Amino acid sequence: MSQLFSPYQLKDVSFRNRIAVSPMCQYSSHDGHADDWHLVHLGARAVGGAGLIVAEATAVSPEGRISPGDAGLWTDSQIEPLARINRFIKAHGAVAGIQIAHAGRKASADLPWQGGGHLVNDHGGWDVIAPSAEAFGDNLTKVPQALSLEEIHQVQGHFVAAAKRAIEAGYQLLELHFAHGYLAHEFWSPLANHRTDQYGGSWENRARFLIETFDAVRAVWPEHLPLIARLSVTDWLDGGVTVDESIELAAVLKKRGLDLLDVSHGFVTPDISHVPWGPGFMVPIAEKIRRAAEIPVAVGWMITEAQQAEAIIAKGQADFIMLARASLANPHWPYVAARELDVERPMNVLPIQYSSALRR
Ligand SMILES: NC(=O)C1=CN(Cc2ccccc2)CCC1
Repeated sequence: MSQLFSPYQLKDVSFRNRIAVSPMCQYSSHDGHADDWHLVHLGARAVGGAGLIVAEATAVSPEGRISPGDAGLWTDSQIEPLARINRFIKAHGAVAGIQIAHAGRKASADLPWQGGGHLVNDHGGWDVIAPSAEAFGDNLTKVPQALSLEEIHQVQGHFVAAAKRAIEAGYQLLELHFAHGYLAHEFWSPLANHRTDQYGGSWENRARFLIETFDAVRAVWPEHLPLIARLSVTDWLDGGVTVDESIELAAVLKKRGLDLLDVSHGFVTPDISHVPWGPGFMVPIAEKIRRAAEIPVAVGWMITEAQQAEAIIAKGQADFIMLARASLANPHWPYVAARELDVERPMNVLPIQYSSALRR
């Protein structure tokens, strides 16, 4: 009996399997508004049989976007285009999730297929903000303005407002983006956070923005719906975030109502030379956090094969698989995996329009 295709429940939300489509930036929104691209992109993956579809990093303010093409939930007009997509996702048996984010010093960047470098202000760019006035580096050279205490609280308010709009849009799961060198990770990592006030230095101070933001969102996000976070649990570099301090943070957030930790890594500096790239390289770390913090985890990164994913769930290394590039390559990855894992009537992973034909 496949564990990958076993159902799962978080709070009042039931998932038909352990396959999640990872939030993946499409850089295709219009002033933060979704359009047909997002309906087809996300809808196709719900049709393909995933249990959870997490919509891309969605900015809590215009200046919190990575690029001008990023999705947004900073204004009410952005709600209905997403609600329409969510009605489709739910109608096809998947859970609709969304990741809300602020890009920090990595904001104001060009589209990746245009090079991804910082945009100067009179060419579509804007001033960027961060915990400390230090640039990311590489092609993101803009020096951010260090946030004042008042501005920190304003940004936290934007996360709360976006969470409320996500409820209106019909999302059943909300993910806070605490990873990949964006604003929250910039507070969390000693490699980016050189503040000398209560938001910098010690573990408690570096975790403060994340815990305060989590608490503020938890207070408005419905108790019966899962609230999760994607965290860069290691920076791979001396002086950076360590797995052990991430286990501590996971335990603290669990006590405060975190329902699952989406385990990720890196990207707070341009140096990725120490990343141990390879199939499922994050799985042992996710397992360690799952057991030490006693919290459900999702894990991604170079997970592409059905048997590989099945083993991760069956061995209790993680509770969800986050598919990213594998899902871009094939929206029907769950159907192909069901066949490879000898799931009974695998075509039933797909909607009746397809399964009735495939059954012949
Ligand atoms: N919004 C995010 O969290 C993003 C994460 N990325 C990580 C990544 C780095 C390298 C290769 C693939 C993905 C790419 C850009 C957008």
